[in-house]
Amino acid sequence: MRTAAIIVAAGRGVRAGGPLPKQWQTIAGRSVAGWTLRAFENAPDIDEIVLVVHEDDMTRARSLPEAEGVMLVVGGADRAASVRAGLEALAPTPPDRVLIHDVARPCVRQTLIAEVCRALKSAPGAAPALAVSDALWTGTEGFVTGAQSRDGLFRAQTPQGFHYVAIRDAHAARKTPAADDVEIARAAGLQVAILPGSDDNLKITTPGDFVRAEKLLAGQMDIRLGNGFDVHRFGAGDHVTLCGVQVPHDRGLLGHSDADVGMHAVTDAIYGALAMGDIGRHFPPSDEQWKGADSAIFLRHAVHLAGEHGFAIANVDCTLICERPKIGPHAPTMQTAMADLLRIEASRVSVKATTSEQLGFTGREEGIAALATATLVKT
Ligand SMILES: Nc1ccn([C@@H]2O[C@H](COP(=O)(O)OP(=O)(O)OP(=O)(O)O)[C@@H](O)[C@H]2O)c(=O)n1
Ligand SMILES: C[C@](O)(CO)[C@H](O)COP(=O)(O)O
Repeated sequence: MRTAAIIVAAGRGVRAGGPLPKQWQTIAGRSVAGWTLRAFENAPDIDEIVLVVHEDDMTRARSLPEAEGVMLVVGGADRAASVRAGLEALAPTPPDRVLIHDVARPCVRQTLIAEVCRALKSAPGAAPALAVSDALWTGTEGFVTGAQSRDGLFRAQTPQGFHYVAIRDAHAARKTPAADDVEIARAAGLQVAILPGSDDNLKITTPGDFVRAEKLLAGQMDIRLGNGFDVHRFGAGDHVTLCGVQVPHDRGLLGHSDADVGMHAVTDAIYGALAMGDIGRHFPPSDEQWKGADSAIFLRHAVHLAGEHGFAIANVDCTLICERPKIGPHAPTMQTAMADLLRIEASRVSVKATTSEQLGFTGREEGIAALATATLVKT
């Protein structure tokens, strides 16, 4: 049983407004199209995905990170024409079943996709819908002119699932416009099962819908927070290296590497957010090759690991704790140096300092301590 998903995204999003068609606008850190694709990519029942886009949007679609491995197809003048383009693109290796979904419904849940697939085992078509719960009126010129029974009325949603050959033939036979694929399937004589839809599976249609969708999707964001703490003891020397910057001082910091206590704390914060140990695990102090090493090697490794696991570094905050040297004059240079290594804008990096009021080992100027936090977001 092979199941394909066709995501129609060739509309212009006129009613939603904004600088770009709604599917390319960002909500909760990801484009609307990205969220929708991700839902289907994570669905175990879906074997392949076709994204139908407007010809003007092809370049944008190609650069979408979530579109990797997705077949891109140019859509048509209306929704039905776009669906047909998607169905035709699947024709050379026809799947058994196909789920057709609006890109503008990015909050679709895995469970709903699974339920549509399951229902197709016993029906040629199945789609989610919500029974109308409000009273229905007719009206003209701002006044109610009558009431209408809500019995047996449903608000249609997507994904709408069908046996592939049946819906392909139904679309090929259709000559008049249709609101959705269920209408086209029914006109061709297919039986379509109604499945319970979800209020959360809203279609972004007007500007206010972005706010609701953003609230729902923010809950699906994978955000990780990590902390790091490090201490290095003072010894002989004429400078200390802190957050990648050499600061003149009447002593140096002792350590197996270059003893950049700030960079170590930030590195550990990233490892911590990934739940992947600490510097000692990745660069054991017992290993001679790291003696006197530039700590940038450690930080670059943590940054690479984050990227490899699909995380972007959202921000980093590092506090250096010492009486001397004074950090303030060097903090902007440290911020830039760290931002370069972290490959993020400087505005996402904070380097600050505090004394410990001459208390404890930092107060007695026996060493420098640093603590850091890092926020990582799954992209
Ligand atoms: N020629 C079209 C028109 C619509 N759609 C898609 O069909 C879905 C439902 O359409 P709608 O919400 O009406 O989107 P738009 O047509 O973009 O919106 P508007 O009518 O406000 O311009 C959307 O995912 C839209 O991208 C499509 O693929 N091809
Ligand atoms: C298919 C659909 O999402 C069902 O509710 C809807 O008909 C498509 O949106 P449109 O606004 O009617 O184009």
